[in-house]
This record gives sequence, structure tokens and C-alpha cells, in this order.
Amino acid sequence: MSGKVVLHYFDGRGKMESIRWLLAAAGVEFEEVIITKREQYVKLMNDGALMFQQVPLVEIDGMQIVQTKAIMNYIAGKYNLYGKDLKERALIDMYTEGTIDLMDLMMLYYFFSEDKQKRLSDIEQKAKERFLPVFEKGLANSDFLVGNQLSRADVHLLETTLMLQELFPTILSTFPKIQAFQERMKALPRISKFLQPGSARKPPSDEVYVKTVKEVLSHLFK
Ligand SMILES: N[C@@H](CCC(=O)N[C@@H](CS)C(=O)NCC(=O)O)C(=O)O
Repeated sequence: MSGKVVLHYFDGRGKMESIRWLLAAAGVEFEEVIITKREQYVKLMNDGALMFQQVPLVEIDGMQIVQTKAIMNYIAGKYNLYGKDLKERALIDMYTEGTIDLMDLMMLYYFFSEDKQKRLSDIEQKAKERFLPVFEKGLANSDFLVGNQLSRADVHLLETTLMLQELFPTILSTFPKIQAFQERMKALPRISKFLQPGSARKPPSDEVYVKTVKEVLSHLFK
């Protein structure tokens, strides 16, 4: 195993995108092995790399880590994106889980062909009424969601709100603190670099991505 950070996943956002965001925010260079064929997935399993027969898989510091949260916790801990003490960490975890709940809804949206409009309305309503007000309040008196420094919660919030705006361009119009937060975050050099075309950031899911995932994980989509 080389000293490089290597990501094994599909050529799309899915469960790997927040990991890409965290690495970018931490200024960590990484390589990607893109899974396009079922044989690659089966080989990773046969090699013993997938503890629960699932990707994402990340090679880092001589380890092969699976489970998205375990991977993100490691990166956040290592690169000082996880607060100054356990209490800050608990709050960061709460905000983080909220962003994951919302991002999961959006991720699943692309995989279903039925009830698209209803799913979309549901995401919009939950975002406006349940999730965004929490983050707006969290940013009322501070530039950061937790404490006085950047944490993974901020990185996840930027990712989530940009993703939301792809589906609902005006959704932040009644959330001025989040809008200002976005501008501050986008101006950070590492984030700004990640937002440039040609970076490792992936576009929204499309038909090719969904088809590839369904082929590689054909046992799930019979
Ligand atoms: N709890 C795991 C879930 C990972 C997961 O469901 N990965 C999917 C691809 S996005 C997978 O590899 N599924 C194969 C399977 O469940 O058999 C995580 O968060 O990493």
C-alpha cells in the first residue's frame, strides 16, 4: 500500500462525495480508483478489502477504511476539523447527521424513477421547514456552526446547501445567514480550488452513473 490517499468508488457523488469534500477542505491530495465493472468490486471483496462488502473504501495511513462515517471521522480527527473538545464534537456530530439525512434524501431521489415530483416536494419541504432553520440559527452569532473555527460541520453544510440549490435554485432566499456563510466558505482557498472546474468534485448523478452503480451492484437491483 502506497503512502497516498486512494479512494475506491464509482465515478459519481454517492457516499464518497462528502469524503472528497473533507479531504479537499483539509488540503489533502488524493487519487481515485473508479469502479466501472462488477469484476473490480468482486476483486476488492476477494482481496479482503471490503469488510462489509460495501464501498466507499479509502486507503489512508496504511489502513483500508470502509464505512463512510468511520472514514470521515478519521479524516476530521486527523485534520483538526472535529472541534476542540468532546462537547464541540457532539454538536458537530449532530449538525453532521442532519446534513447527511438531507443529502441521503437527495441521493436517493436520483435512483427512483417513480413519484419524482412528490419526492422533490418532500425534499424541499423538509429542507425549508426542518433542516435549514436549524443551520440558520446555528450561524446567527458566529461565522462557524460550532466554536470559533472551521469544522467538518461547516464543510458538510456547504456541500449540502450547494446540492440543494442545484434542485431548488432559490431555496436560500429566506436564509440570509446561510447565504453569507456560503460566500465566506467559497472564498477559502482550498474550497475555492475544489469548486473550480476540473477538480475532483463530482457532478450531480446522471443516468450513466445510476446505470453503472446498478450494474456493479447487480445483486441489489434484481
Ligand atoms: N454503511 C455503509 C453503507 C455503504 C453502502 O451501502 N455502499 C453501497 C454503495 S453506495 C454498497 O457498496 N452496497 C453493496 C451492498 O450493500 O451489497 C457506509 O456508510 O459506508
